[in-house]
Amino acid sequence: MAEIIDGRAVARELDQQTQEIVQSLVAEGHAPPGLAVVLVGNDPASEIYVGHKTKACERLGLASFEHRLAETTSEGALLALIGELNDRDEVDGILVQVPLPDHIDEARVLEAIDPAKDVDGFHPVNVGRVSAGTGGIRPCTPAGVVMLIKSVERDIAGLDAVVIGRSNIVGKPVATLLLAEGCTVTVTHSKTRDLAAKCARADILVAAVGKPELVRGDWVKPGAIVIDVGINRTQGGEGKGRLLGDVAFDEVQHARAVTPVPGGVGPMTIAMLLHNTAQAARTFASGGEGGMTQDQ
Ligand SMILES: NC(=O)C1=CN([C@@H]2O[C@H](COP(=O)(O)OP(=O)(O)OC[C@H]3O[C@@H](n4cnc5c(N)ncnc54)[C@H](OP(=O)(O)O)[C@@H]3O)[C@@H](O)[C@H]2O)C=CC1
Ligand SMILES: Nc1nc(=O)c2c([nH]1)NC[C@@H]1CN(c3ccc(C(=O)N[C@@H](CCC(=O)O)C(=O)O)cc3)C=[N+]21
Repeated sequence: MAEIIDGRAVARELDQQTQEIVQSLVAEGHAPPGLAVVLVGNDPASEIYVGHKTKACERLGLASFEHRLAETTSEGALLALIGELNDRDEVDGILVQVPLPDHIDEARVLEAIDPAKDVDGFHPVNVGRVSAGTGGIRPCTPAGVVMLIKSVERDIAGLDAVVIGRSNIVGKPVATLLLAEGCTVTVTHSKTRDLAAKCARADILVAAVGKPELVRGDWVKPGAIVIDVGINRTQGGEGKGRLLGDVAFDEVQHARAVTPVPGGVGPMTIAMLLHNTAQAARTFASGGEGGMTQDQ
């Protein structure tokens, strides 16, 4: 039987480190770290993430600021809000929920965020620094994926990793971080030929696609570590819906370890977001330009 990687438990360990940073800042007389979340429109999935983030901030002693804007908000108004948040000292981290409505240029919005407050790690300055290995704020989901893998196997240098998905928010940065760990990385996507065969060679398989149970049992090498990033809401019997990952969980019991959905990568994303925010606050408090270094 595959080990089920408990994302909630690993997230709690990270929360403890975050709480220590928060407590030491407050003990030194600083304001608690502040996270501003901007949500444009009312995408129900995004509402859930925002709810989780707000609760986690309360639990760990961070201040949270929510900005819910109408679907029809103009790009100019959103850029003006970001400008204000960049200038506000009590805001250490800014997260603009994506996807944004079609009339707003996402790249322009993400580039408007002060890189020192970009706790999502989506700003080109952070993408570039993380890629170059010169610091930078690491994106939450990819950093969470790597932490989960390392909770099973501390040293992953030399292992063959296959990533399914090449988005800017998950697939590509997961590949970057695994390369930095010394893995030999293959990035696959919708144009990839013989996907199943490529996956079957992986020691580490990360699925970030958004297709329920795309990855079948025979795509997974016995003894592999499987990380399922996918969050797919299906219509359940009572209309409530059920969450399915990108991996057919029941078919991969010959893996060494696998993450469940829910309870795998999702909780890590939230824990990393708060950790990045606390780190950014610590860097601001010590007179730096913001969370440009990572200690893990
Ligand atoms: N747990 C968490 O914290 C998070 C979970 N998610 C979830 O992860 C999933 C991926 O998110 P995201 O990266 O934003 O999604 P995107 O839709 O931006 O990217 C999906 C990627 O999958 C590829 N793809 C699509 N169909 C196939 C296929 N049949 N075979 C191989 N590759 C395919 C696409 O290829 P191409 O580029 O060629 O189109 C693309 O690169 C979603 O389910 C999302 O909800 C996302 C963020 C955080
Ligand atoms: N700027 C930006 N940054 C993001 O990081 C970002 C985003 N936009 N847009 C949407 C995606 C998706 N995402 C998730 C975060 C947590 C869970 C999560 O906590 N999931 C729980 C379950 C949630 C539930 O029960 O509904 C779990 O998997 O256990 C899921 C998905 C962050 N994203």
